[in-house]
Amino acid sequence: MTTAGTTTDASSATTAHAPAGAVVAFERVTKTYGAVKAVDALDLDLHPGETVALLGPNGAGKSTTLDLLLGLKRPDSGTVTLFGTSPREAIVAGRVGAMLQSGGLMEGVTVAELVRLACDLHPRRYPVDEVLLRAGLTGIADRKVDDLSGGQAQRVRFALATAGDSDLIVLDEPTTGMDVTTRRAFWATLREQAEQGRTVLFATHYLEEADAVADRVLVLHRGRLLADGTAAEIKAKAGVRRISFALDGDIDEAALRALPFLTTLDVHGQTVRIRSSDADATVHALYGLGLYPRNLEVAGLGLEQAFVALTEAEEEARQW
Ligand SMILES: Nc1ncnc2c1ncn2[C@@H]1O[C@H](COP(=O)(O)OP(=O)(O)OP(=O)(O)O)[C@@H](O)[C@H]1O
Repeated sequence: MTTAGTTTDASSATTAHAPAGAVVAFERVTKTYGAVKAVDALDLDLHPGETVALLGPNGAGKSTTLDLLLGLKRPDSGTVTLFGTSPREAIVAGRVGAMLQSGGLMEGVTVAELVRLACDLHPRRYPVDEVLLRAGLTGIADRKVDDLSGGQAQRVRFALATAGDSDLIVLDEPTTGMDVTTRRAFWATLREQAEQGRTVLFATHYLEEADAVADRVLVLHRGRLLADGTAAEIKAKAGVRRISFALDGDIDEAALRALPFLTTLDVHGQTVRIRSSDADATVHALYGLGLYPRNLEVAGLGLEQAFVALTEAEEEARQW
């Protein structure tokens, strides 16, 4: 890992950001706003080199978690440390680059001027041209920040977050407002950053991005971690599988509805779609009914469906 403040121009250094020890550590962190527990006794470690997606429905506490991580908010109780120090110390040392959802951009300056300012302020700055190029801003470097589209403004925020050689990059819903092409280019760039050993944490509502980019997914719900694992593990944790098949002749829906472990049933013409919490047992019972399903397919849920299943199950459990 680079040591804070040892390099003033990181452009020529191929930095190995691959050390031991937690990059981020939350210990029993709680943050309340009046009666709302935005973050509830959260324990969380992020490790060097991980690309981590933070998912959760609206109001789950994602932005508050990122604000606490960056020292923009103070916990009511518990501790947040970055690289074993306070968030403030880590940021002053240039170890953290952040792209926030709400951050307004300075008005009246050009893209290049704003990026230059961010580079100048970073203890381990990159050359301005390199930062502009990486963020896809070279062609609009002379444009006033006030005149940018939403997607272009997001790219400027990304440039500000990557103006220096930080070990941790934190992004709050980074691709909001970006079109598909820009979004693809953005993730390709971010992947390069991660491949150099940086730790990346991003909050998103785009579950396909989490699925494609993150090697670890955190599902936050009411300020608590509902799931923490790879996208595949999260899908498996939802525990539900999709079964689809076709049946010839009249379909006895009542008999299908009585199949064990069935959670939903959908019959369209001769096609039957079932969700089951134990697909093996459900399919076994299907044959037990003397039926001969054709084109039988059993599949796991997508991340999006797993996310919905997990958060809905949690809501139902709370209502009991
Ligand atoms: N400054 C504040 N004052 C009062 N309540 C707040 C404040 N900031 C956040 N909250 C509440 O805390 C909870 C968590 O909010 P937060 O913005 O962290 O969620 P989020 O997961 O980022 O949501 P979204 O996906 O909508 O951006 C919500 O119930 C929100 O209304």
